[in-house]
Amino acid sequence: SMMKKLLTLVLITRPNQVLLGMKKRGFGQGRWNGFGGKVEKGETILEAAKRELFEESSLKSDDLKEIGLIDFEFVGDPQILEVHVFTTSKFEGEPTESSEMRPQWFNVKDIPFDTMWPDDHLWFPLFLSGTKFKGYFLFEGHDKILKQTLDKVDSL
Ligand SMILES: NNC(=O)c1cnc2ccc(F)cc2c1N
Repeated sequence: SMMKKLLTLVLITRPNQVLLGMKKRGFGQGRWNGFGGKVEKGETILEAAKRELFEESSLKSDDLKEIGLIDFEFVGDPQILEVHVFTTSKFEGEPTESSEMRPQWFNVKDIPFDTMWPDDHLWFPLFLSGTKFKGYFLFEGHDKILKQTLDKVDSL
């Protein structure tokens, strides 16, 4: 029986660059990630994205735009992760290391895909080209994608 868990993922940009965070512990440790996490009871998905962005990077934005929706399934786990992907180039603050994340700016031509989740190199080009997308990735463990779909969409 499929259970869905709502998560957020925020990608901050500035001209020719994307801000990523090196996850220092827990889920996804050792990989460059966007900023985000769980949606708590009583908050909207957008509020959760803003909150996690601030908690993990110290950045604030009132301009987050949803650009993608990705379902992640893991073999043997009934919990599907429904990840709402947001981006903005309008933010305040300085990226600051937290207990969870070490932020770093990357040139869009040098995204460290080798130390990121294996699906990122598939949908980052869509995110960077400004197209909205819907994706589904079936993982076996955290490194192998068994099945995937990825479509550009007009609306999420
Ligand atoms: N920047 N990409 C992410 O943060 C990311 C990408 N793919 C994932 C696949 C499964 C999962 F559980 C989490 C992620 C994830 N955080």
